[in-house]
Amino acid sequence: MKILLLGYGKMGKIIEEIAVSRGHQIIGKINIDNRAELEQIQAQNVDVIIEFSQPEAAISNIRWGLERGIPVVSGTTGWMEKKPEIEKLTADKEGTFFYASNFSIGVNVFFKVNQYLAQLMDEQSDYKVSIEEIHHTEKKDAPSGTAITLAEDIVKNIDRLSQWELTEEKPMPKDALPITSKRIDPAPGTHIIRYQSEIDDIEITHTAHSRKGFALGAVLVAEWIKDKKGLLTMDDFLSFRNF
Ligand SMILES: NC(=O)C1=CN([C@@H]2O[C@H](COP(=O)(O)OP(=O)(O)OC[C@H]3O[C@@H](n4cnc5c(N)ncnc54)[C@H](O)[C@@H]3O)[C@@H](O)[C@H]2O)C=CC1
Ligand SMILES: O=C(O)C1=N[C@H](C(=O)O)C[C@H](O)C1
Repeated sequence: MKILLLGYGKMGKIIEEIAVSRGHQIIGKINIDNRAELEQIQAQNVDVIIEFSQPEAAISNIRWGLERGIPVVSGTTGWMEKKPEIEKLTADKEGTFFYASNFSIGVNVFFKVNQYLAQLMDEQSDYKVSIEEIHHTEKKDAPSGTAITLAEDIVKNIDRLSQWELTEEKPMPKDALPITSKRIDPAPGTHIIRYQSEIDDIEITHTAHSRKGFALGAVLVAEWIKDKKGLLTMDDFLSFRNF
């Protein structure tokens, strides 16, 4: 497969390594300082774009691919308020767009455990729920995209909560799920869900030991998505049963 990398930072480099080891060809590595090279890329020479850049760049990168009929796999976080624009463009162009806040298989299993635990805890109002995420200090967005996915699933399943809020020493509304973001090197990504009561605590944690799981997930999705159309997610890719 011929892959164009939009964003060639920490993730782009590991994706390249894994893609090449699986027999794929990288036909371009685009960063903020060599974006002009995109002009030389012929759309017919690209099977799929893998996009891991930064929040301000994601929209124009994804647009570039969809407007040329190239399937786009994106993992960039921190731009979700603009996602409807990309969903519309995908529909208008009858294109292919795959987004995941986290491509690791382990985290996607963790998402399911989180949903199930939240359903069980809906009626247990003595427990206070909170999320903590820990990432390296170069991370640009907070909370992490993964923490937002976890929080949205908790809020959806627990009636006493109706929103999530970053804990920044401000008073927390009663119906808000607090998220604490910590930036500590070299943490590739840790997410902790806590239910705490006077009697006991329940805690579930996912700890990434490296970026390999995120990068491998993105390459596997790129292989899978090649002949598919529309808006696709990790649930489509993993075919999880509904709990
Ligand atoms: N969904 C997932 O599983 C994962 C998502 N991420 C997300 O992926 C993104 C990238 O993460 P890292 O590689 O760690 O960041 P990084 O900072 O190491 O790399 C980002 C790269 O994007 C490039 N870039 C900036 N503007 C650009 C533009 N207009 N066009 C093309 N490239 C541009 C920069 O030059 C930089 O090299 C972040 O949003 C991060 O949160 C990271 C890991 C896993
Ligand atoms: O920026 C990162 O590094 C990561 N970003 C993603 C996120 O925001 O959830 C996924 C992973 O946790 C690593």
